Amino acid sequence: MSSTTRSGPAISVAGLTKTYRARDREVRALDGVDFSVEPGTVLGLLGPNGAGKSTTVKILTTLSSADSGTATVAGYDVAREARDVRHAIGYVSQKPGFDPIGTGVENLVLAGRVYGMSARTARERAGELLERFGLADSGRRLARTWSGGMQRKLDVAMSLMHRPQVLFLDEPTTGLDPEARADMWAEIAHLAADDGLAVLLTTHYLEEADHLAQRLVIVDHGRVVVSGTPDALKRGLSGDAIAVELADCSEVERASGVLSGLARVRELTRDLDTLRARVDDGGAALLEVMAALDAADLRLSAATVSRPSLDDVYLRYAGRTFASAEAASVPGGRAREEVAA
Ligand SMILES: Nc1ncnc2c1ncn2[C@@H]1O[C@H](COP(=O)(O)OP(=O)(O)OP(=O)(O)O)[C@@H](O)[C@H]1O
Repeated sequence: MSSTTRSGPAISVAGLTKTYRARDREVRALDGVDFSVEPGTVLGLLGPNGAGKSTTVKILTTLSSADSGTATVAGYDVAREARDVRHAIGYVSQKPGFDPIGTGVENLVLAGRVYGMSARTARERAGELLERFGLADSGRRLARTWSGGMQRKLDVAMSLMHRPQVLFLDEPTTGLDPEARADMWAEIAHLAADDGLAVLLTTHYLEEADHLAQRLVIVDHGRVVVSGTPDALKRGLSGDAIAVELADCSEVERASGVLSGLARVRELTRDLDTLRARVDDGGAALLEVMAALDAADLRLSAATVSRPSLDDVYLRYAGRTFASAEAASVPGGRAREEVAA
């Protein structure tokens, strides 16, 4: 059922741009995006709301077209060979794709028939996938009676009916409880490692990207701000991260002045009532920081020291924490603030 395999990366993207034009305004959704995904690996496309993730996925799944740049999926050009691309990919969108008043089997068979499978082959494949995802006992029940985690697995199973080589998962675990999320993580890892699929995963969850992706591409404002393996990105940040939260938000400016005078404090940034910095020997540095703030009569409500996390990577390259980027992108969200060291 799957299309012929062409050699090279499963996904290759170079210089993609896209501007949405409404009557009164223009939005530059993609501003020159480049990355590639190898077969058998998961690539995490990470960024806050409005960063350009869905636009990238829409172009790669042939649902939209780029203004400029090139992209191939499974070796096929998304603009010139859209039909071949569609047969080579599975796509699970943010919104549920199954019919709630169909059974699991009916949903799967219909998905297979859409891809031109015979009724018999589709039924066989549906049975295989229900087994594979641990859904066989519920296959004859209406999908609306399934749990959220089971419904999400049904969406993924439907996207796999025609044995695609490349799978696009747009925020696959949003809204799932922790147990269903862990279960879905195991399935996604299995699809890449054991079945050899290339998986492009968009996510808002840093820990999801850290857990699943062999490579990360962090986008913000339509540009790639950094890419690499999660470990390499974290290793690239030397030293520990310290964060101090002030009891009195109006004292942040003064506290920032105190900390920027300390020799071992680097890359000082301010995010609402919290000051963050990179330091060598985090434990000793935190004591020094707390002593300096105490001497200036500045009170803290919390203080932490930690090894670099993906949030620190994000802060370094996007200039703000992931949480504040998310908050800034929703109406009424709290805007970011920064202080240079
Ligand atoms: N059809 C459209 N018309 C106009 N602007 C759009 C359209 N689709 C997206 N945009 C804008 O393009 C930018 C990128 O949007 P996109 O949906 O790609 O981001 P995203 O990273 O997927 O965000 P989310 O996580 O919220 O899905 C945003 O500013 C968005 O408002």
